[in-house]
Amino acid sequence: MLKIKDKEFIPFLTEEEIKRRVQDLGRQISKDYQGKNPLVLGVLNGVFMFFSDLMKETDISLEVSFVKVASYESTGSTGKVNDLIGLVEDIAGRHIIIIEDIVDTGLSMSHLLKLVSSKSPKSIAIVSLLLKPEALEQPIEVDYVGFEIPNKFVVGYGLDYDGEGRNLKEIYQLK
Ligand SMILES: O=P(O)(O)OC[C@H]1O[C@H](OP(=O)(O)OP(=O)(O)O)[C@H](O)[C@@H]1O
Ligand SMILES: Nc1nc2[nH]cnc2c(=O)[nH]1
Repeated sequence: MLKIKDKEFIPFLTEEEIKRRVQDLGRQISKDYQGKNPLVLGVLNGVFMFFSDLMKETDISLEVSFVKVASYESTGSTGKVNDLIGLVEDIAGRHIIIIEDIVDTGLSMSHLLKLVSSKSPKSIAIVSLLLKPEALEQPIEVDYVGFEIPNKFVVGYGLDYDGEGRNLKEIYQLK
C-alpha cells in the first residue's frame, strides 16, 4: 500500500512488467520506422520517464522534441487543455510519433492531433503507455498501446497525484 497526501494506492504494474512492455514497443517502433527518421514528440510532464526508457529501446535514427499541455488537476480532467509549451519545430513532411504516458478521456490527444495535423506532417502515429478504453470521450486511435487499463486513477512512472509520485518505478492504482 502507498499513501500520497490524502489518498491510498495499491500496486498495479511492476517495474519488470513495464520494462518488458517498453522493450516490445521500442522494437516494434524501430521496425516500423527504419529509414524514416521520425520526429518523436513527447507530451510533458507525465511522459518523461516512459519517453526516456522507450527511446533507449529504439535503434534507428530519429529526432526528439517536446510539447507541454495540461488538462488534469488532482484526480480528474478539467475538461479543457492548456498549451504550456507549443510546437516549435517545422514538422511539414515529417513522420511524427506522439508519445504520451496515458490517454484517458482523449481530450489532450485530440487537442494535440489538431495542432500537429494542421502543420502538414507526412504521417502521425500515437504511442501511449496506458489507455483507458472505458474513459475515452473522443474517437482516438492509439497505434501503439502499452497497457489497456480500467477506468481508475493511477500514479507512478511519470504520472502524478497532485504533483507527487512521478518518481515511482512502478504504477499504482487508487484503492
Ligand atoms: O486523455 P486525457 O483525459 O486528456 O488525460 C491524459 C492527459 O493527462 C495527463 O496529463 P496532465 O494534464 O495531468 O499533465 P501532466 O502530464 O503535466 O501531469 C497525461 O499526461 C495526458 O497528457
Ligand atoms: N496521474 C494520472 N494522470 C492522469 N491523467 C489522465 N488520467 C490520469 C490518471 O489516471 N492518473
